[in-house]
Amino acid sequence: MLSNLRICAVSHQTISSVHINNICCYKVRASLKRLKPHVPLGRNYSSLPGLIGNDIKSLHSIINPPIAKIRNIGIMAHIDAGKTTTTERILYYSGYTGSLGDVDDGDTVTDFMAQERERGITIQSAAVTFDWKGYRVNLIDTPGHVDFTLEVERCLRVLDGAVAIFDASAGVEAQTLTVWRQADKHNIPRICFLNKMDKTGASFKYAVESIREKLKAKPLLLQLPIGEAKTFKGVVDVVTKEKLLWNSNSNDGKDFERKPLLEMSDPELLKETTEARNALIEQVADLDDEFADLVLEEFSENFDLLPAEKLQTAIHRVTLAQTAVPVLCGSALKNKGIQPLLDAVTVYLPSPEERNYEFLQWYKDDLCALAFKVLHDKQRGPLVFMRIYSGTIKPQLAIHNVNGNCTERISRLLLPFADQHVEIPSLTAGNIALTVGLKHTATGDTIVSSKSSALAAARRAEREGEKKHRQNNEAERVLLAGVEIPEPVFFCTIEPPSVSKQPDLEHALKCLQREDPSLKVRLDPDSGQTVLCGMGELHIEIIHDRIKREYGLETYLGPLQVAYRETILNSVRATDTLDRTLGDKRHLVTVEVEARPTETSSVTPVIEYAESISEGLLKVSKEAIESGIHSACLQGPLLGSPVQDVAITVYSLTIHPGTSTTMISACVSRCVQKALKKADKQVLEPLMNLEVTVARDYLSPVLADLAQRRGNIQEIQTRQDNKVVIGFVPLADIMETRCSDMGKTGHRLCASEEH
Ligand SMILES: Nc1nc2c(ncn2[C@@H]2O[C@H](COP(=O)(O)OP(=O)(O)OP(=O)(O)O)[C@@H](O)[C@H]2O)c(=O)[nH]1
Repeated sequence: MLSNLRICAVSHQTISSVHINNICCYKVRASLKRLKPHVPLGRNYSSLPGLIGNDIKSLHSIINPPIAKIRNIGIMAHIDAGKTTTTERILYYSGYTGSLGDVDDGDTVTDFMAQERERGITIQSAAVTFDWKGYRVNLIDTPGHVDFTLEVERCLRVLDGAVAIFDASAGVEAQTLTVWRQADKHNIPRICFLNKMDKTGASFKYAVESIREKLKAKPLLLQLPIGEAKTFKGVVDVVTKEKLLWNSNSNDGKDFERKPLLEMSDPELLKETTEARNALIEQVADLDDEFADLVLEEFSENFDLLPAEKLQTAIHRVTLAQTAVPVLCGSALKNKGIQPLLDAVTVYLPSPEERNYEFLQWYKDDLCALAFKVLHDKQRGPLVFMRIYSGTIKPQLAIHNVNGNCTERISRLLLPFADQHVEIPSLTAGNIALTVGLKHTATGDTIVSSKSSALAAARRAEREGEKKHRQNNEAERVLLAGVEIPEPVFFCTIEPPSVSKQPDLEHALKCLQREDPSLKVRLDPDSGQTVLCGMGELHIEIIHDRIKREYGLETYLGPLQVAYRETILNSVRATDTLDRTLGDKRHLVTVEVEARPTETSSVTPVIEYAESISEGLLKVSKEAIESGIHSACLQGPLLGSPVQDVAITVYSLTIHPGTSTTMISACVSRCVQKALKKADKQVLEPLMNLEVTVARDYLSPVLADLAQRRGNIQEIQTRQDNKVVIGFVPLADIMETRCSDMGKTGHRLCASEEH
């Protein structure tokens, strides 16, 4: 029925009632049976000379290219737009792979996890380093699936530029919007690549329009397609007025011809390109004063005389300022348009020194790096991916972790080449490094050379009036912004095969959590069971599968449940007294609290104290009170779900001398629970943003189905012959759909389905 279903989490929303019994429980293990047999997850290490064979030029150029020649870029898109296929072509043309990998055959370089190869999707982002025409490119292929949004976010944090890939037949899709907003948040200059120009239904015009309308971006058309869908042959370079045609007899697309457009041979195409170039010049002149002056002074009579390099320099500035986005097109699968895309990456996207990172001035030339990804390797222990912002990293270097406030030693330094790693002697600012030996560093940690260097940077930051970094702790001022971790929307219990394996399960979960902060693990206080909380069914399924493959543990998952939350609607006060004698000691506490709803959303309770008690309160008593409040809010009175958007004010507190802090916590917790019980309460449920692409004839049944699922339709768009329904649906009401999606397509949440 549905031709295409796209879902992503947006928020918890208020509902009047919840029928908890109606939750559709999905047995994760059922779909695991479809997996292929175990494929070992091998990771190779090589010292420099043997690894990439003849393609290695010299040790020096591999290790430390000039910073102006470095490009740290990411590839981002909606699921299935062709990120991995494009990355494979990029690696092949840059000479770092000898054959073309194919997602459909499961032999790609960047999707190196067994699950990725089996399922044909990207789960972990992979960092790959290669050279293109004298430039060093560090490229990160990120997942498009909504369950792995955090993986995208933490990679964006360390990029200087990004290539946004679109399916030219679909234009901007649901997850494209999400990743585009994430890139906006991190101020990342972008270029757009309209992929799948060979696909039936591909439309350059439609895709460009959707960038303009849905992303509210100004597209700069640097190329025009020659043909579309079946007739797609190549592209026209609007800047240089050349046509680029790929030889249809060439299997790998390496050979293509670049020829100037001539009046004699291509009068129509030349006319169209001249018009597009003139429009581009006017558009860039509107956005860039320096270029506008140049055009007005020297080329206003005839735009044809404007040299391509001048236009490129201006487009580079506009891209950097993010006032517009260059748009290119091609077909990764048919090997067309990838080399010009690589050229555009080097010409239009910024080098690390062109990005304005304000914290760099505090470090001067001292080491400052951000750990953005942790992987666990059985032999080597944790491998930490780091973006170096300033200074140099070397093996055997002792580094200071600002977040963990600890000092550790890097034992080896590697240059990441997907599942291969090149051992190197040093790496300088602007690069992405892979370090071995760091046992305590986790995703999002700031790394500096020493504690004194962090303090010196903090002092500089303070002197330079960085008010927003003035916090209680000196070291906190120099933390690079970490990654926001979204709240999980699903949970289920996990059990080891036997009680004796519980420590092994705990170890596995600890390692996986260090790699993936969006995975949360907690202990159910009533049953004592371990509970996994994740971003979606696929997320939990992959974790379960990884525990089995990588840690050799066959675990059992309980039914998957939606993570509801609770809140209160009015203010209430409660008092409680705890009076207990243990041995010869009397513990006596009396407390009065008020619970009220907060105006702004807050996952943890906001804690306040009445003036009368805040002054004389000891630090230990304060900690005990806060621990009591937090534990009370973990289990709400309605469903036992965590309570959010609530503020607790402590109005009075009397503590008998000799009362233990545990008793204080217990009394406060009981009192807060009493207040929450007295208040008017409401359950909050996760809402999913939904986009359904459906053939016109099936629109009515789809709308009826969505209405039955308490869906809220916001918009119905027309996309060529299809209708696109955009809206919200409670997660609980689409679990069945998500499961059946997975059943029909093998593994894809957002997969296309036939009617
Ligand atoms: N027709 C056509 N199909 C393509 C093209 N590029 C990729 N595909 C196909 O689209 C599907 C998805 O390609 P991927 O490269 O895995 O897409 P992705 O964006 O990396 O997907 P995720 O990693 O799962 O988000 C595969 O079946 C590819 O063969 C293209 O240029 N044209």
